[in-house]
Amino acid sequence: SFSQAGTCSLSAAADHHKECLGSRAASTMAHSIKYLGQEEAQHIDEELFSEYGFSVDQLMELAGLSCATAVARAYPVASLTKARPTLLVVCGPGNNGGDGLVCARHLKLFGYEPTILYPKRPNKPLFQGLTTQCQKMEIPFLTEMPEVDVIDEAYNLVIDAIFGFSFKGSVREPFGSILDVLKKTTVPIASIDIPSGWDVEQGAADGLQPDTLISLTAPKKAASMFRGRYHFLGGRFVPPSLERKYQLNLPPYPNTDCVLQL
Ligand SMILES: NC(=O)C1=CN([C@@H]2O[C@H](COP(=O)(O)OP(=O)(O)OC[C@H]3O[C@@H](n4cnc5c(N)ncnc54)[C@H](OP(=O)(O)O)[C@@H]3O)[C@@H](O)[C@H]2O)[C@@H](O)CC1
Ligand SMILES: [K+]
Repeated sequence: SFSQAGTCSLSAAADHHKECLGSRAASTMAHSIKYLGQEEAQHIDEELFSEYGFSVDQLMELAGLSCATAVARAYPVASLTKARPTLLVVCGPGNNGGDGLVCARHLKLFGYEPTILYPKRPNKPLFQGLTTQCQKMEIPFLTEMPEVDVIDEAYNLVIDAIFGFSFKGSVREPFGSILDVLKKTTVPIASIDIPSGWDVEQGAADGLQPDTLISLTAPKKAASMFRGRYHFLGGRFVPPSLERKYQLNLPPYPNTDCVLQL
């Protein structure tokens, strides 16, 4: 395990990356996991709440914890190059944004220093509660999106929690300008569920190119266009009968892990 203060050498980072690749190759060979269409993803979402009795809060908490765990695995605190383990979490107006708030809270507990940008907030108790939790964790909230060079200088990483599988059409403000800045940053981007701005099934050739994608529940069709270094599966809460019904063919999660690398 890395000491907080220690910085891992390049060779250790290379070993870390090789180790990640190794486990990815192993799990991909074993399974042909299903990539979901947008409607299919929405039906599974609805069924989890209507048939299986889950609440949004529960699944959001498990999803956000998966994302924080995946980020900590791909970008260990000791491997970060800036003076402080800073990262920026950009949250959108829906549940993907909620995942981002949960993820930020867990990353703070894991020793990172998250900052949140949350420009459009639903007027609902769940999101008000998640915001209060982050404030009480002394996680700062920005009032506007920083410029590209500020992001490059101040943060090790950006977490894209803007849009998930309900994204549709052309991006409406303020998220168009926000995505334009993200496309120009040089720091790695980790996208939750879908790279924001991508068509959920077709992807987006001119879109965001994240370094990491954390697919929740099961990958969506857009994920087959993902070309970054790390693709994780998170959201370890699918009941076997639901997995069978939609033939998700999910690879087994190792031990008690809440994420697995695809
Ligand atoms: N199902 C599961 O198992 C779990 C699902 N979870 C998470 O939920 C996510 C899906 O959440 P979701 O349905 O709230 O939609 P999401 O993708 O966050 O965005 C919708 C918002 O964006 C907006 N918007 C849309 N298009 C836009 C545009 N072109 N330009 C601008 N705005 C646009 C739209 O706003 P409106 O159209 O109402 O103005 C709406 O408010 C999923 O990806 C996963 O991360 C986990 O929490 C737990 C497990
Ligand atoms: K996203």
